[in-house]
Amino acid sequence: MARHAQLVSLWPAGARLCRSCLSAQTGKQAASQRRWLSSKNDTSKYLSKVKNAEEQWQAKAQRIASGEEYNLWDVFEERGFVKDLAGRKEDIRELMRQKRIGAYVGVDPTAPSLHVGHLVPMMPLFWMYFHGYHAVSLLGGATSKIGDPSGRLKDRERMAGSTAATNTAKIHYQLKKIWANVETKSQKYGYKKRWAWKRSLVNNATWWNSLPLLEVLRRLGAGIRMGPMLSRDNVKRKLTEGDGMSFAEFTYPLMQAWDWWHLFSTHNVHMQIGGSDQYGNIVTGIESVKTIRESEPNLEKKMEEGPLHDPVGFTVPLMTDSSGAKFGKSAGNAIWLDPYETSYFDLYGYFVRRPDADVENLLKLFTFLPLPDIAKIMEEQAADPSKRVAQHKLAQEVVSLVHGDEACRLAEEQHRAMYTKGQTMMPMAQATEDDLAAQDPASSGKPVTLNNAPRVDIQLPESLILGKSIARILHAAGLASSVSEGNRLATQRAAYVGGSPGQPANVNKGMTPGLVEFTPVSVWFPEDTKNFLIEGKYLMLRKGKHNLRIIEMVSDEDWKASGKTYPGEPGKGKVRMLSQKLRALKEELKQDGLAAKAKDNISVQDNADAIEEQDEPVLIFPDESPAQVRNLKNKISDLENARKQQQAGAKQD
Ligand SMILES: Nc1ncnc2c1ncn2[C@@H]1O[C@H](COP(=O)(O)OP(=O)(O)OP(=O)(O)O)[C@@H](O)[C@H]1O
Ligand SMILES: N[C@@H](Cc1ccc(O)cc1)C(=O)O
Repeated sequence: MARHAQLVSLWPAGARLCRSCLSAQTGKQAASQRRWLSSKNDTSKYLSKVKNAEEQWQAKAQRIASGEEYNLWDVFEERGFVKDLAGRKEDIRELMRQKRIGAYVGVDPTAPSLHVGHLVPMMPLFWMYFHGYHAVSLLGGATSKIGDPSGRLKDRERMAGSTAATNTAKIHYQLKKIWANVETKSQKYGYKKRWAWKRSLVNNATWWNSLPLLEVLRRLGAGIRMGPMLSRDNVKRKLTEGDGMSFAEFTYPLMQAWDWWHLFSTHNVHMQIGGSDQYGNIVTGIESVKTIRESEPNLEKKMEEGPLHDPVGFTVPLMTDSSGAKFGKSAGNAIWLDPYETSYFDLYGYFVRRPDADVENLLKLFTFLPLPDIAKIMEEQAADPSKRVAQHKLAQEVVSLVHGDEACRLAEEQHRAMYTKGQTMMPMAQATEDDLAAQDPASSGKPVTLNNAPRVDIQLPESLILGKSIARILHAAGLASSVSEGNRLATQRAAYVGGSPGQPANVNKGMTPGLVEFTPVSVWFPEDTKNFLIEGKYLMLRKGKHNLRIIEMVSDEDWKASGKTYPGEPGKGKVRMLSQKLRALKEELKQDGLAAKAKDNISVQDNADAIEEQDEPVLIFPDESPAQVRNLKNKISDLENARKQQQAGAKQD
């Protein structure tokens, strides 16, 4: 009855409708009513989930207080994650016990890849996720434009906008991939996923691009004193021993602090974690968050203060190389997490080579293995160090965390093959090519996932990017199996291009600085593709969630000189290449007196050439026909076999 009354009250006063309109109208009203009821239902379901999660948290806090359960902070200490504290230990323990806080680690995309050093502050973040806290990884799309001067005496080189954009996109996908593997690890180690588990990947350009300077100066700048800022060790050293400091660099810690404030005030992020070089920035962050909080002019919006409400942080030990230098981009000694920079095999090998004295600590830092399991592994290791049981376990855990289980299996297999007695040594480069090829979804027919996604950064020639249809570019970039498939993707808006969302191609304004944004590709004129180029040079295309290409446009001369080919390249189709090979073979065999055999193949070759003729004007590419390629390959192998037999016969004679 109440529902009926509500429906009636929605009628426009005095409306007169015919019978069919009336029933259609009643249907619409009923649908909107159902939507309203279901959204109300969803809201109450959501609220009851929140309430449940809070009750579970409080029950857990009780169990920690009574000693039935551990406090995650103690795990951090036991595993060696805690270098320096920004806050009192007891306050941090209590905060972690009582509140489902958020924690964050920031990375500036000043290189195209993450490296092994980045995993050190991220591991506690992963642990926090498994234990129900909100884990946030932050990409510094905005901060990377300024560059953190911490621990440096020399200025960083200015990064071009296009480099910032491509680095951001690459690291964004790396972080997504690692987070997906963290999910797998959580299951493996028995952390049962709960509704309240939360992880986020944010980019500080989202707020910095629209943050008024006045707001920062008024709320933060006014409360920060120059004296303490100038007396910070980093600043003093760079001013006196280094090459001076720009105003932008000087304000870097305040930018990082504002990030924290943003996350603190909007997502309850009370904790920041970083490498030990971040200690100064974290301490400045804590003071700044408090300053901004105090400057809130609206009394109703004022946030609470006190040990359970204040920001806290800690730093992790820096991972160094054998000379004691921090592993990182700047020192040029990084072990990269991009498999095209450091192959699965090399990443695996790096951890297998760790000295016996370090391996226990590394197992604690880089794996989720429980401490008793690590102790057992160390016993086995001590019994026969030559087997490097601990190092292999470490390598397996890291490679599977970074690249997934399949990559780990491949790396391990190659490693064992290489070092097992009697096996021939596999060259490094070969191992890299092979393990990536084995994972390639295009050749294996598997769906593209974050772990097997093909190489992100590729090059393509200018004449293609600026002169051909987007369908052809999608095909050339390996995102469409043919040009017609590329056309289908464009017409159905099923592929994406990096650029301002929702803009028509001819007025696209390009990427928002520091952000990874995609908009659906549509069928535009070839001359419109240039509007999507980042700094006139890079084109970002994506199909599905994980299949990304960052295409560097190179001149046609450079392309030619590189000797590379792309799918659908005129005159470079597989059929043409195979036909040429077949023709050459036949010539050779004719001379060798095997003309009859060669003659059998003529029809295939002619047919191939006929199709190849159509290469440019129509949208069918010769190498779209796998049957034809197969056929040609069979013919070639027949002829090659015939030649081998002939050569063998000649030898016997
Ligand atoms: N070798 C390392 N050991 C531990 N933590 C590290 C290491 N390298 C980087 N980190 C931490 O990872 C986070 C992100 O670092 P970021 O990428 O911004 O700089 P970086 O790799 O230190 O680069 P650069 O060498 O250019 O300063 C920071 O908290 C940093 O302290
Ligand atoms: N300053 C950090 C990266 C970072 C950037 C922004 C943040 O909010 C936090 C951390 C570093 O260079 O290592």
